[in-house]
Amino acid sequence: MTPVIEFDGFTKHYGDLVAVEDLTFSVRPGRVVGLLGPNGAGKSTSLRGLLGLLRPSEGQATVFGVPYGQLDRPAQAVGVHMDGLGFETGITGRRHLEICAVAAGVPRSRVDGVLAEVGLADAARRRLGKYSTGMKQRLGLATALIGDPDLLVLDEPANGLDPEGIRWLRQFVRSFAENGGTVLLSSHQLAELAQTVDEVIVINRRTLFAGPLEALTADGRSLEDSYFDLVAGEEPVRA
Ligand SMILES: Nc1ncnc2c1ncn2[C@@H]1O[C@H](COP(=O)(O)OP(=O)(O)OP(=O)(O)O)[C@@H](O)[C@H]1O
Repeated sequence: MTPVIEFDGFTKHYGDLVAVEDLTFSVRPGRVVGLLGPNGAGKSTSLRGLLGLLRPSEGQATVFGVPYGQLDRPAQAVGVHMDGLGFETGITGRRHLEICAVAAGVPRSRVDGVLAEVGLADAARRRLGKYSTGMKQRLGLATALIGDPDLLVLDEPANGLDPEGIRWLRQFVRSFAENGGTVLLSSHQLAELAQTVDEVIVINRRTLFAGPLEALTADGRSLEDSYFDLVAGEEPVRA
């Protein structure tokens, strides 16, 4: 079976800085996978490489067996929510999603569905400049969902969410996977992640661990304890 995501020797240099080195792991359908690592470990670089936003120096990253740029209908295969993609603050949430629907090649009627899915139906007519951080996170998720994708790639989706929002996000992600979808998400919130993911990838420029959550939480250990053991003594790598 073709993995939903495959990193194979993925390496990215920025000048003499090795941001990511020989990243190798794959993700099967229906799994929720957490991508963890300290600041500067290369999580965003890896996700950007997966989404064709940067070219690897060596190796490759594929989605559904091909580089992202070769997907026939990318928005209907992969939904993306990353910090820094930005919103136009002068338009309403509904307008933003209508524009995304057109760009994704899906009917505008999908907009009401995703607004309801992320709990923003009541805020649909508000301008994005008035949205709270949590509402922007929900809108980012709605944007990712507009094409009804099979894979969600979410960079720090819980940032800025209140406890109710975090619980909602966890339930949303779990139910997305129970319905056959696959989720790759990065996060620094280890306790929350331990309640959400099936598998964990820990990186610090290179892969420190890739496997089931249970392997890191056996014998009553917390994900946090195992994470700190993995990253302890890790040094920045220079080319
Ligand atoms: N465009 C770039 N040019 C040069 N160096 C970069 C560039 N983007 C990232 N880097 C460097 O690559 C390394 C990995 O950065 P990256 O943003 O991928 O890490 P991260 O794990 O996402 O970090 P954080 O948890 O802080 O978001 C860092 O040393 C960063 O300074």
